[in-house]
Amino acid sequence: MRLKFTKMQGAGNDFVVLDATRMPLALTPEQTRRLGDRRFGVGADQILVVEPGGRPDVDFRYRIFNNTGDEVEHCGNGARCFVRYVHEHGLTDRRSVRVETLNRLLELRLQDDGRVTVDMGPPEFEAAQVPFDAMGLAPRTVGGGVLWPVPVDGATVELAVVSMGNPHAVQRVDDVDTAPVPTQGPLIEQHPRFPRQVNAGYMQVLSRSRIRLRVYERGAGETLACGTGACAAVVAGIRLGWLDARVDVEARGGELTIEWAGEGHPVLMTGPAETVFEGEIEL
Ligand SMILES: N[C@@H](CCC[C@H](N)C(=O)O)C(=O)O
Repeated sequence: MRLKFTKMQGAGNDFVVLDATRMPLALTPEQTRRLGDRRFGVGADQILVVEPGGRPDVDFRYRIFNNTGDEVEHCGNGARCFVRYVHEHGLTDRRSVRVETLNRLLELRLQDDGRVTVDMGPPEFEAAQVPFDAMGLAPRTVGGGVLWPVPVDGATVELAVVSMGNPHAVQRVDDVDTAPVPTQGPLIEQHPRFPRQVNAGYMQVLSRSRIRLRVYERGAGETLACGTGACAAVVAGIRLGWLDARVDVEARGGELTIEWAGEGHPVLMTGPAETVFEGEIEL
């Protein structure tokens, strides 16, 4: 099968985007892995598939696969690339689109400056919703949030657990540059307390409105930015009393702005999205 694709990136988190609006596309996990492979394929953190909306109140359906081949619920940087893609490919001329993912409805808006704002929906903090097995652990209450003491590799790491539709475990560190992201990240990602695995975030608080963040992503390893990870870190920091309602997040590949008005409100994420190149691959 010969497949046309678009390579995109949002703050350095990179994607292969495929159009399945005209013809259904059923990729095997092996084909998905090949597209994501940086040596034997195109190379990407995630593969995004654009499909027609399955109901009258949504414009499109958008499916997300980690480069390991597994389908996942949500991808913030991908959502921004998605809206730019549907515009650039003439699939819509609306600047605001409604999109259905595996478990959420998202509203995306292309701004005049070319950045994209995504209504990411509300965060969830209930352990069972993340999902996180909190059995037998005594959480520490800080501000209006909690930190869970989780044993990792002989040490205890205090984690804020958050679902943005996908699972996140965020810890505060003094300096992201020296944080043990490549060594401890995979241990948290695969920790038995997270039955569906987890994205492991490392947040350095620079001020009440600015953080630095690295994320070891579930099913992709450390990426240059993680949109849902940025949302999870900021809402955790707001609940724990460390951050204000609007925060700029410095990731290694770019900057995102996250806003959250508190419990019951959706998280808004604004950031860049760009096409890198178009191509075709024989799968
Ligand atoms: N890069 C993404 C998140 C992609 C999915 C994640 N790895 C997961 O498995 O949940 C983002 O920008 O949010």
